[in-house]
Amino acid sequence: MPLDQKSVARVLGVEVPPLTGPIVAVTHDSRAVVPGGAFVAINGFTTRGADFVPQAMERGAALVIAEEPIDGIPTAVVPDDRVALAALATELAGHPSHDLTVYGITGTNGKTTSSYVLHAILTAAYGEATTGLMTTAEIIVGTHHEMAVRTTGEATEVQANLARMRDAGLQHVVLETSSHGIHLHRVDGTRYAAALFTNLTRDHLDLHGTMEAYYRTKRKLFEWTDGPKLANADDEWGARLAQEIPGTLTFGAASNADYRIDHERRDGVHTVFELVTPRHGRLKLRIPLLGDYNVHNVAGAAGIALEMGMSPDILTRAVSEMRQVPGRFERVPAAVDRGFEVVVDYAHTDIGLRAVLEVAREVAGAGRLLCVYGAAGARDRDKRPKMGAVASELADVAIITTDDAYHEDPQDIANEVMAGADPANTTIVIDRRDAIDKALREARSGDVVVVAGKGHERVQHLATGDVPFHDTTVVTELLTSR
Ligand SMILES: CC(=O)N[C@H]1[C@@H](OP(=O)(O)OP(=O)(O)OC[C@H]2O[C@@H](n3ccc(=O)[nH]c3=O)[C@H](O)[C@@H]2O)O[C@H](CO)[C@@H](O)[C@@H]1O[C@H](C)C(=O)N[C@@H](C)C(=O)N[C@H](CCC(=O)O)C(=O)O
Ligand SMILES: Nc1ncnc2c1ncn2[C@@H]1O[C@H](COP(=O)(O)OP(=O)(O)OP(=O)(O)O)[C@@H](O)[C@H]1O
Repeated sequence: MPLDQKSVARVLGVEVPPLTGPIVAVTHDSRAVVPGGAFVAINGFTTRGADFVPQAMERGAALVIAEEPIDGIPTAVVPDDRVALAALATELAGHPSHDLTVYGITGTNGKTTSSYVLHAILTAAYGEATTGLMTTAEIIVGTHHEMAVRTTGEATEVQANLARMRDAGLQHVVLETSSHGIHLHRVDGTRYAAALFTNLTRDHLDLHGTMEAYYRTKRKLFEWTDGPKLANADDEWGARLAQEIPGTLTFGAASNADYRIDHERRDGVHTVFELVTPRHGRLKLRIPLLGDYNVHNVAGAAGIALEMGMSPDILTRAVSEMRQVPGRFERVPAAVDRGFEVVVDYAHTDIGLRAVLEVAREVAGAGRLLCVYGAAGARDRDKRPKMGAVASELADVAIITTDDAYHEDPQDIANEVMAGADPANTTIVIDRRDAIDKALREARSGDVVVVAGKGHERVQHLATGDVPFHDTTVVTELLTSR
């Protein structure tokens, strides 16, 4: 809904210069300005939005919003540019979250998987047409699926997607909520009906500085949520969250967990476990996912679903029938005929890598475990040698390759990973396709090859530019071209 000067001033809480007409849209990107729209000039990590004001004006910006006055341009001066962006985006979209039931999922690892599990339960309970999902892998609006660009988009994208979902008649939306999303005000203005915390391990310290600050950022989701809140009792930060935020329940294997995981065992390519619940007794769940971490992901999502009133029978059926999560322990069908397994997985931290390799080790049984992996550039560097150590410890053959290097030299990143690895079982092959090819050539019947790091992603970000790359496709091409 377009906003006049008075409304914009009310939303921003500051004085707004006279406008020639109502504000019809808002963006932080000068390239996306529309005539009659507002441009928020954000002081970024790499550039200053103020530098792009001329471009925004050329494209017809009716109002500039910034933290400092801009020479010669009537500007609404705000205390925080990203807060202003979110406030205006939410108002223009008509506060869509108020017409939806939004389920927020946060944590270092397991957000996407837990989001898919909860989405599967919601779909079984309320129908595909009324449920939506926003994750790292995909945005799902009812029956329509599209690739996602980031976990939690800018506030303008979050609000536009929520509005799109509301207008399409959706009622239930799972919103994967990253710490970047919270810290950079991308989810300000979103009302959450329920919240889930999976775990907290070292990551993104380049943004947050300390684990304490990282934790406090995630905690905000729980501070905002009035409805059911569930945290992982087996994670020290999850246990702390449950103590600090009144009304928070817990899930996990811990004896005091409200939703307790019991009698977990692997059954072929399924996992079977019991969820001891506060009001529905013991639920026997059989899930097409492997690994203790996935039992946690399912237990958390199931706990939230039950707290929100969904039926245990529908839940039990939904999790047993759920489809494969893109790029999470995704088995490549082309490998099966060759007698070995190739698993594509999004693990890109030492914790994630350990989790996936432990499961793969179990699946390999007497076979060998081969792992192709790398660390991303422009991100928390401390995890690089840790990833090297984990891969050497758990895999028989480890090949370090390029992940998204961004502006960094892939060889430098690989050397930092190698610093923690054991050279006896580790080699470096910089080209990702060549590295995967090497692993596939070495694989013998009964082996498991894990290609870790990029999961569902379809592009590799390199200093020389973005190149199309999808691990599952590359593995399939290499195997079928033999
Ligand atoms: C660290 C981080 O989050 N950076 C985000 C931040 O970038 P920045 O502050 O450096 O922006 P900038 O490039 O300096 O530009 C400043 C401003 O100028 C504007 N600009 C720029 C160029 C131009 O021609 N015109 C123009 O107006 C930009 O739109 C921006 O508003 O603001 C940008 C604009 O909003 C975001 O695109 C960018 O996300 C980048 C792409 C990113 O990679 N973010 C990742 C780390 C991220 O957010 N990840 C989390 C998930 C992490 C996880 O859980 O694993 C996520 O939620 O996806
Ligand atoms: N609960 C968990 N605990 C530890 N590791 C996990 C857990 N769930 C998944 N993983 C590992 O982390 C990888 C990423 O999983 P998933 O995409 O579900 O997490 P995420 O939090 O969404 O990550 P991202 O925000 O980077 O997308 C998986 O491929 C798996 O290796």
